[in-house]
Amino acid sequence: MPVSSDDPLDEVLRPPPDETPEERDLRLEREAEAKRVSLAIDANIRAERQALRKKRIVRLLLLGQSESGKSTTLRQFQRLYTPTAFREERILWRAVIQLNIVRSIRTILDALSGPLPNSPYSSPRIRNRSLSRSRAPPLPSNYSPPFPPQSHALDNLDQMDHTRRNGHGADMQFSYGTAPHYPPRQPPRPPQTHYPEPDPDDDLDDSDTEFTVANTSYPSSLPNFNGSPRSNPSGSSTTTLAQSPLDALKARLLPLRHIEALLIAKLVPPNEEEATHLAGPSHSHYHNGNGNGHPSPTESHFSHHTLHQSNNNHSRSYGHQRSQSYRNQEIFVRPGPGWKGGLARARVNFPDYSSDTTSSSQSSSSGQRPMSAGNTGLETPDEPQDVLHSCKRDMIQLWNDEAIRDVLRRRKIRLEEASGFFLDDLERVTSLRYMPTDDDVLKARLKTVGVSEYKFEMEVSAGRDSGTEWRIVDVGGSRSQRPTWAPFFDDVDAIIFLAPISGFDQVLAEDRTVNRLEDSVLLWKAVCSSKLLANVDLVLFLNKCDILEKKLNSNIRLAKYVRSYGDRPNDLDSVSKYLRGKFSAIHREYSPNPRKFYAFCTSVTDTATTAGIIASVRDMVIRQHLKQSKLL
Ligand SMILES: Nc1nc2c(ncn2[C@@H]2O[C@H](COP(=O)(O)OP(=O)(O)OP(=O)(O)O)[C@@H](O)[C@H]2O)c(=O)[nH]1
Ligand SMILES: [Mg+2]
Repeated sequence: MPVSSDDPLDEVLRPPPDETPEERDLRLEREAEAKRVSLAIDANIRAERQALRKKRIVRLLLLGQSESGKSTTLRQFQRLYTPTAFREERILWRAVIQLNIVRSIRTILDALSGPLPNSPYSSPRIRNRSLSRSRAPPLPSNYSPPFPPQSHALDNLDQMDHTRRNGHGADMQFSYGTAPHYPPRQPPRPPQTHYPEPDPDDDLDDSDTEFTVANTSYPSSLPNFNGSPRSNPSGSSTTTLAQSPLDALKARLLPLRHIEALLIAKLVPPNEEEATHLAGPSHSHYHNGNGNGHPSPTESHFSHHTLHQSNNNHSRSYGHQRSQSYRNQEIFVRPGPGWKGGLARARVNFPDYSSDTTSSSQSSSSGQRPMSAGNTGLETPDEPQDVLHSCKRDMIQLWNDEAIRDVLRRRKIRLEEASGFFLDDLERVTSLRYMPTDDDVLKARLKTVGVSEYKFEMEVSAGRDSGTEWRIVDVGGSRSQRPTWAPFFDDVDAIIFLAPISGFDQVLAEDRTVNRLEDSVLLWKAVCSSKLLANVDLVLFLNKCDILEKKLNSNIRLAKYVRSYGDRPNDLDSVSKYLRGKFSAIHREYSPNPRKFYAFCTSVTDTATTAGIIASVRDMVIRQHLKQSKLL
């Protein structure tokens, strides 16, 4: 008698009433098999759940001002713990390095087109004559007006009352108005990273005029350029200028403008156009449509996907148009694999440059011939590299010319210390078969905008670390980016805070009234006192110690910028100890709860020293993570 049930499934599953004994045996056999499969699936699910429970997820957050070295530190982690992926991606960095080179050359050329601050030729009379068709002289890349006694480093971090404490605890006193390396006080200017403001007259056609102006502005500063005197028999400042070696060189370097446009089109997809019009400090970097100008955590987290889907098929004329808007901006991408994805999809086989005799020993640090090149597929196989290769001699000549170096010195432009500096490696990096080395990738500069989380498992077995998933959050460090940090403070095991202490004599690119070191100090105070981060361990990298050492050795004195340093010795050891003490004191004074704190003096571009430091950080983070998990 059938058992009645409310479950309609019973009806379906009930054996047929006229089932024969054979059919019954078959059915029972099938049911037994189904049960066996089901049990196996259950066992698998249980095993997977257990494995997931065992898997550690460690979250590390990289914080610090722009150009402090956050993305470089992330690249060091990738180089050390996912070396295969890191190596495979090296070729993709070539476009970034090409752009870094082109922009360094442009910085030099721009520096030549205007009167020097202390030049006898910059008197009003001569300036009027020689600059009649020129723009205002560009500011050097490290132009720093005197610092006002306030800072804006604390914007929007955890809504804390930072100013209440400002000036206490660390008791570092910064000097204002006495910066000996910079031009006299000027009103704050719009953000300007490395290049002068765009000039509406600026196009390829007037470039010769610019150089004519440069020549007349520096009749004595470039006397031996290219081995030829720059004066002319008639004494006229303009008649023979079109023939001058500098003009000729500039003309030969014009193709660099074209490849700058190509590279921008390659690196920054069209859908970033709106987001990268950074004309003013209040202009949003985002186009998120939520009306507040900032990305929601989800949007910023996944922002790289937009880039990933970018279409690199830009026409050249479009590239040129776009380059005008980027001309005076630092080029950036959102973090994540997006821009790399765009380049990687367009990889082509490397052409056989058998005629290139310069590159065989330099093509790669691993000595291997590169397999592919980042390429949009529109130009001939890597047109930018072809152009750089053909301009190599001229770029080397420009960079090595003593008179031009003198102009850069007088303008206080220290390209060697700037981000993305490759001019000392032109012979190697302009080779047709150039493959970026690990060091090159670490030295390349590409500004980060947005926040992204990089997940990886250590490829290199690191003992007890195997099975750990690392999640490293890299953020954009410029002031407009800082409001996007807070949503990523949750669930963090440790923070690496980077303070580039070499910046004691520099100002922020985004606000030239703020000293870089002071900004780092105030940001550090904000991070230390954040209630959201009260239980997160802090690792401090006092970074760019290599640049700091060079500065101190060239007699740039910390005490001129940090009055409280007094008459202590102006050497790396004393300066780094002093600053480390100050940062530690801030940590002690401002942390809401006691916690672990580690400080390192670092040069994160240096692979040898950084490897050990990162291994210590890894061990420390894992230890803490284990301790926390046991407590929970
Ligand atoms: N010489 C030297 N250069 C460094 C050091 N650390 C970083 N750099 C360089 O400084 C530049 C800026 O570093 P990034 O890692 O891009 O800086 P960031 O903090 O990510 O900057 P944003 O993305 O703007 O927030 C890069 O060209 C790096 O190669 C260092 O210790 N020494
Ligand atoms: Mg970055």
